[in-house]
Amino acid sequence: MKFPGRRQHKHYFPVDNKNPLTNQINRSSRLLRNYIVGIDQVLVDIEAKIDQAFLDEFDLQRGMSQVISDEVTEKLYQRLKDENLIDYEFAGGTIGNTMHNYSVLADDRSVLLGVMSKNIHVGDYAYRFISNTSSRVDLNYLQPVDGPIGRCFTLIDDSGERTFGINAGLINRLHPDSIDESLIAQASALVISSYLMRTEPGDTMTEAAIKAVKCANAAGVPVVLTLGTKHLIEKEPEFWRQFVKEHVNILTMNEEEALAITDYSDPLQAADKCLDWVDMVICTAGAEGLYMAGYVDEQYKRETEYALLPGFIADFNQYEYSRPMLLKDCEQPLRIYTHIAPYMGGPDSIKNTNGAGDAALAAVLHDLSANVYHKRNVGKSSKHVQPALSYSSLSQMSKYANRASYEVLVQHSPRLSRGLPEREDSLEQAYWAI
Ligand SMILES: Nc1ncnc2c1ncn2[C@@H]1O[C@H](COP(=O)(O)OP(=O)(O)OP(=O)(O)O)[C@@H](O)[C@H]1O
Ligand SMILES: Nc1nc2c(ncn2[C@@H]2O[C@H](CO)[C@@H](O)[C@H]2O)c(=O)[nH]1
Repeated sequence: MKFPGRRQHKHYFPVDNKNPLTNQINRSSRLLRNYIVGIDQVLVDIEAKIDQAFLDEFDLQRGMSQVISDEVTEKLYQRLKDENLIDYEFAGGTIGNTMHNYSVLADDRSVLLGVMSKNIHVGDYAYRFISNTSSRVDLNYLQPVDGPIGRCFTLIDDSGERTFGINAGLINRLHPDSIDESLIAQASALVISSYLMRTEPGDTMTEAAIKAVKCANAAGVPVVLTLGTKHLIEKEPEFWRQFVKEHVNILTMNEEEALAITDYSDPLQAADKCLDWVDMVICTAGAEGLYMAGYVDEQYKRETEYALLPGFIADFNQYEYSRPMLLKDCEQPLRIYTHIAPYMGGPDSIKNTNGAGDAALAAVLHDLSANVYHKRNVGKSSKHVQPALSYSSLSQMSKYANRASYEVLVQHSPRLSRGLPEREDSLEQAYWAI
């Protein structure tokens, strides 16, 4: 496991330190490893540049993810082919991307649950998915199916906004029997998306996801939900509020999804509202950057060294240097918030925003998982007197998340091809402090 966020820290792995008496590395103890699990609809993104007229022609709503029939798929695919509009075909899926990016950032294991075609041929979509996924993502638990995985037409307009058309194939046939309960119970987090509930009669994905969630809840494994697309939430906001309240610890969304679930358009106010239901919130807000919110016990709160920020909650970032905790672990819970503007003011030119939110979540998961890793291996560290959810402060995690998003904005694929640099040439060392 690499160190998360700020990439130099003398305390992270004292287990690797040389013994001062012998000047040798203590090799007697093996490091205990940990992993995270994600469930997804296994999809390949087919990316093309289009305009509004194209979206209108196929009755697609800009910025949304929508399921399309086989008939529309054939017509759409033919049009893209005939006009030579396809730029890339690359592994996708919101949780698939998150697991891949987590594994690249952490240089460590994640497990992806979903379906995979039984018969794979060189060059087909299943082949492409596997070959575009980090070898650190464990695909051994995928359930074989007799047919194709899904295709996600990722249609990018001039502003970089993406619209998704999903041709489902057999992506929703993951069966509850394929959910290994002990795999979930020993994970550092279970990551799911609201897309898993968008199924047709006969599909078993929702049931499988619910089984995994209940298992994680019972084992005290944090459940992380990403809201996916505002459409889904708008249809049944009350269902989602209840679901989140009952089953979810960490909620991640963009400002539109935040509006759909809370009725608040201000991302800070929405994040605050979500704290009524969950332990921690990540709300990305495009060019406005990123907000995070959580809880800390009074005795562990830490004051920021940055200027206090105005907003729906006055001085809302006052305790952003605190490490967030589960609400149940706080004797005197205090709500903490942070905001960060896009890294370096955002890139000069955005290739496309597809997956920027997934990358932010991957960075936060890295920090959470690093905390578990550190606790398992250096349990007596003063770091763990506080039963925190993450290794770093809310403020530090938001910087890291933002940095990871930036990397996705300046490339075409939603998946990182390499980890982040150890040192940022462009930044003062102080940027990463705390
Ligand atoms: N136009 C922009 N300018 C600068 N930074 C941006 C812009 N759009 C996105 N970002 C950065 O990317 C992060 C995530 O963006 P966004 O809110 O678009 O995620 P998202 O809608 O969840 O993405 P996706 O669902 O495709 O993963 C933001 O917090 C910000 O750091
Ligand atoms: N699992 C899943 N991923 C989706 C869906 N629609 C879009 N995405 C993915 O979202 C990613 C960007 O967040 C893209 O790479 C898409 O593959 C969907 O319905 N289900």
